[in-house]
Amino acid sequence: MAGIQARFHIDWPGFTLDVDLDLPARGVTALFGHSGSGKTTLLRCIAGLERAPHGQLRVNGEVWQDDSHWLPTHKRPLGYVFQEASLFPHLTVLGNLRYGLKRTNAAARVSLDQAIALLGIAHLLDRQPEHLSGGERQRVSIARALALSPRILLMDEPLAALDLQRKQEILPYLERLHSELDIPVLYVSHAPDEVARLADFIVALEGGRALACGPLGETLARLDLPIRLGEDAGVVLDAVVAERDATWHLARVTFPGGSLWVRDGGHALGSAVRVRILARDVSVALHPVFDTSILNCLPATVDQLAPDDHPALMLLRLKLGDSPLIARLTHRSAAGLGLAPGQQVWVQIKAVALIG
Ligand SMILES: Nc1ncnc2c1ncn2[C@@H]1O[C@H](COP(=O)(O)OP(=O)(O)OP(=O)(O)O)[C@@H](O)[C@H]1O
Repeated sequence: MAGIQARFHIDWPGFTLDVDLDLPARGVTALFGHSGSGKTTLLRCIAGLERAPHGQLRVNGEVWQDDSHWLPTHKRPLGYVFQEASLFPHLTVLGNLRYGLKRTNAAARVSLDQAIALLGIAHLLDRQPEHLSGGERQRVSIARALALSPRILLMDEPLAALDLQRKQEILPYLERLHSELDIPVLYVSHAPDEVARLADFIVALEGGRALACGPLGETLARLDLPIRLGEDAGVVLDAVVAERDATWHLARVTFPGGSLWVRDGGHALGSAVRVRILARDVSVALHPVFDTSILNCLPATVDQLAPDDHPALMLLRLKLGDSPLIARLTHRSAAGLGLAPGQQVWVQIKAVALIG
């Protein structure tokens, strides 16, 4: 069976991990949740650094753990990238990349050269780690993990130790991981913007349990998650750049069910991009409103209503054609408009972030 099947139960005083997950065979799966929700513990179970009694782990059909098997960490073909890059200071970048290569098999899936190209570090090979920026060091760490031809790449908040500028520098390289690697990447993060940008699949953890597990777009559009995401509640849509308006520095992106004007990010026509629309930036009207400063006004259908975490507020899921959208409204507004499932409305979208 392809993909990762992971079932773990650990009881510690004050914390229980209890998960039964079926994760995709490729692409980036974000393990997302607040501090203490169990993200690192789950990653450590997969790496074999934590032993959950009666746990089960299969990676692309291979048993790494069940009642009769236990593959020790050093025998698990995995790459592990930590918050802080831990390079050997006495070796050059190339020396660091080559370290440990002898234990990989000949059928290397990601060769050293590919890893160097993917992370854009060819010009750094002769440098010592102390002469690299934090972002460069982390790119070398990721390349080193990939050079070992892992069957799975585990990344534990690889950007957490970097400042904003370094994060921006490394994100484009991480984006490539979900399009260019054919192994699964498990990516621990508690930053919703990082998850929106990098993940294909998401596991939302809370108190050691998986609150939600599914493809990014549809999982973020569930109404039981936003209540926990607070200000970060919103959807991510996969779109294509259809038109560029040089006069106003705008681009029109299309997605199943409509199109939106966004700030031109310099993408070529036809490029695949992601757009993120936060629930707080969506408002609803019964009629189209075009004499406003808001550029994007689209027809939509009310799908579902749900309470929010403040008694004044509610969440509304809408459909823009086949694509979901979430709006955060007051109960008073919703009652005033008489909103109900199936109703045709117009949505105004105050801000759209182009994230890919
Ligand atoms: N060896 C251990 N023994 C007992 N409790 C532990 C052990 N390791 C971690 N914990 C507890 O398990 C819980 C989950 O920790 P974990 O590090 O997995 O969370 P996390 O979601 O990765 O958090 P963060 O985002 O802060 O890294 C925490 O309450 C932690 O204190």
